[in-house]
Amino acid sequence: MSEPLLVLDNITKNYGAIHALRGISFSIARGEVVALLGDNGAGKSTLVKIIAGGLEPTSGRMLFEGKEFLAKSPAEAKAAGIETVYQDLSLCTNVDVVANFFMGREITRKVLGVPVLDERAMEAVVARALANAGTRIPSLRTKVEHLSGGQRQAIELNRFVHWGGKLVLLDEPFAALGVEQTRRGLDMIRQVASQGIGVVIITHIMQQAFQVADRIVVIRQGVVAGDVARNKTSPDAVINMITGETLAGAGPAG
Ligand SMILES: Nc1ncnc2c1ncn2[C@@H]1O[C@H](COP(=O)(O)OP(=O)(O)OP(=O)(O)O)[C@@H](O)[C@H]1O
Repeated sequence: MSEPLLVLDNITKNYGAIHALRGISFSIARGEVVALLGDNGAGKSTLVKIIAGGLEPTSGRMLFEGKEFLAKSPAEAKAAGIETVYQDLSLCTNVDVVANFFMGREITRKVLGVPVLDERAMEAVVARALANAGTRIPSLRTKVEHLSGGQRQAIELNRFVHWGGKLVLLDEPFAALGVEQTRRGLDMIRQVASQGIGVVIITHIMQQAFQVADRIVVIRQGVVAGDVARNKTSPDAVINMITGETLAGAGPAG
């Protein structure tokens, strides 16, 4: 088996006297979708923030592509290929799709020795990226504020893939989306994973976890209460892991 993309090794996090994470260990393979489930306050967001450089763990190690790595900031995580797509989206709504796609990485050309934005070249890159992913946006010159939540999410994911992202973290990505947009979002996650990218998705909706994930990891009171292949478990068994009810064969695995 190839080396995991990410290994979490005994990660703990205390907020003062609160032990939010009490020794979390599991790994994520390239191209794998892991659904992170757990009750309110179980520690899911804390863990995702630590992975993405937004929070320092109290103790523990992380290996990314085989090397010890703990990002000190979201920018450092992003530079390494780890990025979070949050519920409140990180796009700039007052500029268009192309500008958002390139934000800080614009293509320029020289006119009389002066660098100017090469809008046509950038538009072509975005058009190709979106077409490859099967994402349809009415116009690449539309300001993001006029796009739906689903379209915005699609742009963010496309952008992440285009710039060489390796591990994407999604915290309740469909909370504000309708049924059809959610279905497209789930398809897109599978498509992203099929390119070898690791995906961690936090969701409270069991059906979504079973639709999209290869593996389900349950966090309960800061520990891993279950780590199972999606096709080797059932929603009932996972609910038992979340709540702490015992069920034959539903203990931690892997
Ligand atoms: N900044 C903070 N300061 C103090 N305690 C915190 C802080 N953030 C989270 N906690 C506590 O840490 C524990 C884990 O919280 P976390 O937000 O990670 O859980 P969660 O599983 O993401 O919950 P939810 O599903 O409700 O978002 C909870 O007891 C929470 O109250």
